[in-house]
Amino acid sequence: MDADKTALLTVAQMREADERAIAAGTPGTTLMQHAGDAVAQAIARRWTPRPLTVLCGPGNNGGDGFVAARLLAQQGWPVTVALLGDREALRGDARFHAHQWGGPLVSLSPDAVRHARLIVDALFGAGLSRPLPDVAAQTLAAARARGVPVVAVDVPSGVDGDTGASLGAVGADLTVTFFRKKPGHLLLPGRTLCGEIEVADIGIAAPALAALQPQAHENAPACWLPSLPALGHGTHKYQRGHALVRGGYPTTGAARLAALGAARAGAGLTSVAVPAESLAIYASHLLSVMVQPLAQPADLSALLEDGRHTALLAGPGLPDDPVTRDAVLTLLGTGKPCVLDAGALTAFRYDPETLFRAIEGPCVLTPHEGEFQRLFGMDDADKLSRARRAAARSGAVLVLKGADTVIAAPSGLAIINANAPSTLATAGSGDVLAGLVTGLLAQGMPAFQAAAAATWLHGDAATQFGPGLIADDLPGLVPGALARLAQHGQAPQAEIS
Ligand SMILES: NC(=O)C1=CN([C@@H]2O[C@H](COP(=O)(O)OP(=O)(O)OC[C@H]3O[C@@H](n4cnc5c(N)ncnc54)[C@H](OP(=O)(O)O)[C@@H]3O)[C@@H](O)[C@H]2O)[C@@H](O)CC1
Ligand SMILES: [K+]
Repeated sequence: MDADKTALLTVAQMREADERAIAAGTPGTTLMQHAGDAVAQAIARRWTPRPLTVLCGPGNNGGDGFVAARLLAQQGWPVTVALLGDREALRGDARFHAHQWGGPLVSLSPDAVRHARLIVDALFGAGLSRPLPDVAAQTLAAARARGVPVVAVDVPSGVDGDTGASLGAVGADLTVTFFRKKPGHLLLPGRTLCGEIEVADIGIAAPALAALQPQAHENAPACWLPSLPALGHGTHKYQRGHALVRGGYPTTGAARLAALGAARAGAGLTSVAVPAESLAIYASHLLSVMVQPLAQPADLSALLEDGRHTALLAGPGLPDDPVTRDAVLTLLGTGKPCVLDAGALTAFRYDPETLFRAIEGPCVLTPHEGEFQRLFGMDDADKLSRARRAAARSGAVLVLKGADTVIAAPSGLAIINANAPSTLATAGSGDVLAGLVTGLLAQGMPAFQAAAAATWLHGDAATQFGPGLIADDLPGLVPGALARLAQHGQAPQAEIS
């Protein structure tokens, strides 16, 4: 997969792609024909002919529905179209294809799905501008309640393609979208509502993508594989970097998990700097990871003067107190790549500007939703916008964690991750993630790519393990995830930028 395939288009960019394709000579009716054909083919590949109701809306989404209805009817499917509004009110390409439909046509109502064994939702796609009309919501609810497969055209009607927010959508089993996914296919609740997602080529030329300059991508190795550190034959451990984790006391497990994550991500050396009284605890459970006792917190500065650390992490297991604040400012003061998580973020909840001012070198912040709110405040914007704004405000790469983790750079470039299984919702899994980012930074990987790669490896490792996962398992699963990267083949020439 090349990085172009990972591009996510906003609804406006998709409209522009459509317009460019039309201007370049492909008529809109042809694009619509291809879209409806893709839906019909996706259905015929999965299900045998059965009574089918296609719910069509008043715009081009409905037009796609009319095409799918016609093509499946030609293949012998018993098809009924249920239309919201009047056929004579349709315009443009949708009007053209609606008039090609010669089969049964009824008004949209819950009755229309009563005998259906499969339902196509072509009510609204990218053009939904306000909550669903009542009759549409009621019919979709009746469709879902039938317990038969529902196939959504472009998006389940009611899902916002840019944000994944739902204006009253019901879930689909399959969503067929066109050219490229939109952020709303990956952000929650949109991702869950879409079910399986198939992306169909409808004849928009791929070079059109470059002109659109997509600013969001779906996380995949193609996004960062070229910058993933590779082991050369003569590699010396110091050439693989030295990760340093500031560990706390009495909570010690989090920093140890993070340190193991950094080591498994490939850091040549990993150290934890810990309060002297906790030395025995750390040392009793770490072998290859070195433990550096700090007689007093201020000794961290002297340790850092050693100069050979190449990436620094603070947060896992640290309290949100002044000592943590000082430690964070000390780490940031080195200008070396830093990762800040958990207590290192919350410690600045009453004074975030001090933190943001101190960020000068490469820096990755890895808040979960609660930590994010404490640092950046309440904001009802969608997750992608919030992560971007926070990255721009702080000057750091943001990893806004969750089942739909968003990685955003201060430039606005963003990656949405979709490979995280729900088993990652377990104590300590975020600590391992912070460690993975640190381990990749330690080897010289740029911050944005390191954050995305770590998030992907974390999700892949957990997926391979399956049920029963605990965070302690994760570091040991990283080598398998790294090995699977080899299956992604030759690295492409250019990653996203
Ligand atoms: N772009 C592409 O490359 C291609 C796009 N294709 C397809 O086109 C779809 C986008 O089509 P679209 O722009 O016509 O929007 P769509 O979702 O059908 O709805 C718009 C209509 O609904 C109306 N309306 C809106 N909200 C409403 C409400 N709550 N209640 C009632 N009415 C409401 C709105 O009216 P208005 O807001 O103007 O009053 C307008 O009449 C896209 O998802 C894909 O399936 C493919 O054919 C191939 C190539
Ligand atoms: K739809």
